[in-house]
Amino acid sequence: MDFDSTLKNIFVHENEIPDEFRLPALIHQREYLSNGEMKTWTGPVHEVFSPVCVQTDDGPQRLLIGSYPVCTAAEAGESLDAAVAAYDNGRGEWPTMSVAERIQCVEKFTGKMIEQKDIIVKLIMWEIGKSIADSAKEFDRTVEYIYATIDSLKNLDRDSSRFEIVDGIAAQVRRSPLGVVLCMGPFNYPLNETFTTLIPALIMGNTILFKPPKFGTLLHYPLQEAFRDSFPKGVVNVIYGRGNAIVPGLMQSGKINVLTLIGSSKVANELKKSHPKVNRLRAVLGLDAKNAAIVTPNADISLAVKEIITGSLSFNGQRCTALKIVLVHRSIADKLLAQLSAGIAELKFGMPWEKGVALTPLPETNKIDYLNECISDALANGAEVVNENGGKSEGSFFYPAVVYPVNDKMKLYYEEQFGPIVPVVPFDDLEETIEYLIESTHGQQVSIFSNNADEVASLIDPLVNQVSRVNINSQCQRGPDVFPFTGRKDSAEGTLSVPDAIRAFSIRSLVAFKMNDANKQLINEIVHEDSSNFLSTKFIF
Ligand SMILES: O=C[C@H](O)COP(=O)(O)O
Repeated sequence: MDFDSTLKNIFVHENEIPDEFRLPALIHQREYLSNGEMKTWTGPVHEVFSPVCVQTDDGPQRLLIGSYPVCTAAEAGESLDAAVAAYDNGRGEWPTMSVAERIQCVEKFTGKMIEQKDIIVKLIMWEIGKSIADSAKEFDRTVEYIYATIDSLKNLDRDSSRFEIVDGIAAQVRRSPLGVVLCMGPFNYPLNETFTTLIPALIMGNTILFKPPKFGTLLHYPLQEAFRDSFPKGVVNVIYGRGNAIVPGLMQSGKINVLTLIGSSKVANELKKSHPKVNRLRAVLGLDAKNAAIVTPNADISLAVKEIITGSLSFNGQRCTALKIVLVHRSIADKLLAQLSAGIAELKFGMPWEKGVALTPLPETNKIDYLNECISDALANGAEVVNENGGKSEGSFFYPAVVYPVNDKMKLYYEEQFGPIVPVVPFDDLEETIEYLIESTHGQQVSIFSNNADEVASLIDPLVNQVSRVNINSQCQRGPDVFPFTGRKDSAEGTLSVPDAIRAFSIRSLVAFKMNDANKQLINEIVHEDSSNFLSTKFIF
């Protein structure tokens, strides 16, 4: 069968979906968690269609998998008030609870979450088209992240809760919560990236208003009861609806203390500006990125190609850490392009439940139009699609395109395509690559491919001052999750990683006793005899 007919037949008929990967039923979700109660929604709903299309007489059609409430600003406001009341200006049960007790609640929640693994993994696959293997990995990584956060907090707290006497002051450093956190994750890691902010925010004693992403919403439904049953009333509230209809009002209320969003810098800036006391708002943001691969003549080209293919096309390029542009020395461009094209031709494409599948359908309904627009713009400015079949599409599926030579007149030079296009730019002098990074509005990561130590060394220092991670002879990536994950310029605000997220959602505050006679007596009563710790305080394990 030729490629075009393979592409035409990429989608299956509904009765051909293997039973083990089907959802048990359509997920018509009507409840949202607010103030410790599951409230039933009777208003309008949003129908959720999978990026997986099924063959019909009218061609491939996205499969309906469920629906969720389109709550309004009123319900969102009530849920926000529940989070505000649960925080109670820092006097609430949750923000004053000991860290050890909070950890127990999070462990209880995680146990309940693990019981729901099967349905959550399937929903990740059906809602965003991520392969079943990667959906399971996302789930497992999230659970590991939660346990790593707990461990990290125990260590951090043991250190920071020590009772120290300096210059006649006996002091204990605490990590105190910040207030109400509005938490919004992205569609590409709807579980993992949401929880890498929500869990640290929660465990540090903040209260949460959580709005799931536009795609990857239903998978949070099975977790609502776990939230309700694991945390005091109002500590976690989950609201569903259209972000642009409900979120601006939440920000304008001035009741949000921390905005955490993994998404676009445009949306983040607008939301921040709409907060009446923006100087009091903390923002923890993971935003746009345009990570570049720099391939020099001293690179191992086969290794570079392998890394560039997974780096730019894993989950169809829909990762904030994806390589989104390749800068290659002109002398090796042809070789790189040939190997890239050959490597892409080896990638298996198909349905997300298929074993070994690398390329799957795209969830965003307007994405293929945008990708085509990027390609047309590049062609109009003198580039070509150099790989066979690059840019062909069917229904919600888009076959990766390698575009060359890309230049600064093209969208693909600047814009984060967030999809399966690999723009390749030739350069003559390494200095041009540094210039690219300096001029970019993005500053997340870069990958250098070279085996020449002097060359690599000469790039590291200027580049690490432009981006927040320089990868040598490997693709860009977030993990391991203990490493700091952030970005410069428009790419991020605040740092996420297991230990950094704990810091991001708390403030270091001090309890200080001047060592006068009155306090010496007081301290004797507070401090445990056989320890240097304030055992009577709630921060001790
Ligand atoms: O989309 C951004 C993710 O945090 C990327 O994580 P990853 O590099 O592990 O795929």
